[in-house]
Amino acid sequence: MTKLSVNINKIATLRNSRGGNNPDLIKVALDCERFGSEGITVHPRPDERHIRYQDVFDLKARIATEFNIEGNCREQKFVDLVLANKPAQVTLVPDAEGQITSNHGWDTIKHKDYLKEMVSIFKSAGIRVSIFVDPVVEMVEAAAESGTDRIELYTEAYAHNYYDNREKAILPYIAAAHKAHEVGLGINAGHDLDLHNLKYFAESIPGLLEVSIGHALISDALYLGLENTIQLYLKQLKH
Ligand SMILES: CC(=O)[C@@H](O)[C@H](O)COP(=O)(O)O
Ligand SMILES: NCC(=O)COP(=O)(O)O
Repeated sequence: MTKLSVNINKIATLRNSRGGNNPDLIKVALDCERFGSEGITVHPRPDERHIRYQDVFDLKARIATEFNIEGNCREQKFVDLVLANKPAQVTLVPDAEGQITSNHGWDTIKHKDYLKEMVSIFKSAGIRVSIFVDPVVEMVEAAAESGTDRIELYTEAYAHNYYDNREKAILPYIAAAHKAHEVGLGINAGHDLDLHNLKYFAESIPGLLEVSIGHALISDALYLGLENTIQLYLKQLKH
């Protein structure tokens, strides 16, 4: 069964827009868990425009489900933050400076030695590691050589092409998933997954362990309510 990890970056964006503590990020995380979320994801960025470094400590102290911290391990501050908090999982994302959001996976061939070193640092601290990759068989194959436990398939292209031709859009993800199984990697996925495209993705990718979803889920919650929305997303993952 695929686990749903709710990404709460957007809750922090809303909170920060007024400088106070409304909405309360910790309360929302605990409510997400109460409403059925099987994990909480955050993606602290160096400018702390949404998740602040202190939020990570506060969340770690309170949440009970799997904590997934995503981010750029080239930032020493990020590495220190993850090691100090020891989440269930760290997801390594190759963010460039000033990016609005994540827009590409790692080149695991070019950065193989570097990733090997980073994976070893996090795994030695008892943290499961996932590497964010595009759905490219060669990238999955090289990711395995870094010693990572999992990959997170970057699903923006799938989401973008879903309405045009979903059978075609899913093909690179199926190939990447088969390669991941062959080389012994667990599979996560995320970015732009939503209530429309999630079910077909989850049904098509064998052994999908986790999806992390933020932007669409929080947007849906404005209309449908957080509890109802989380239940609807969970329903898409049951097949
Ligand atoms: C790695 C990934 O796809 C998500 O973590 C995404 O980058 C969310 O980050 P933002 O909320 O800053 O867009
Ligand atoms: N890893 C993907 C994630 O956490 C959320 O991405 P999005 O749903 O905000 O696009």
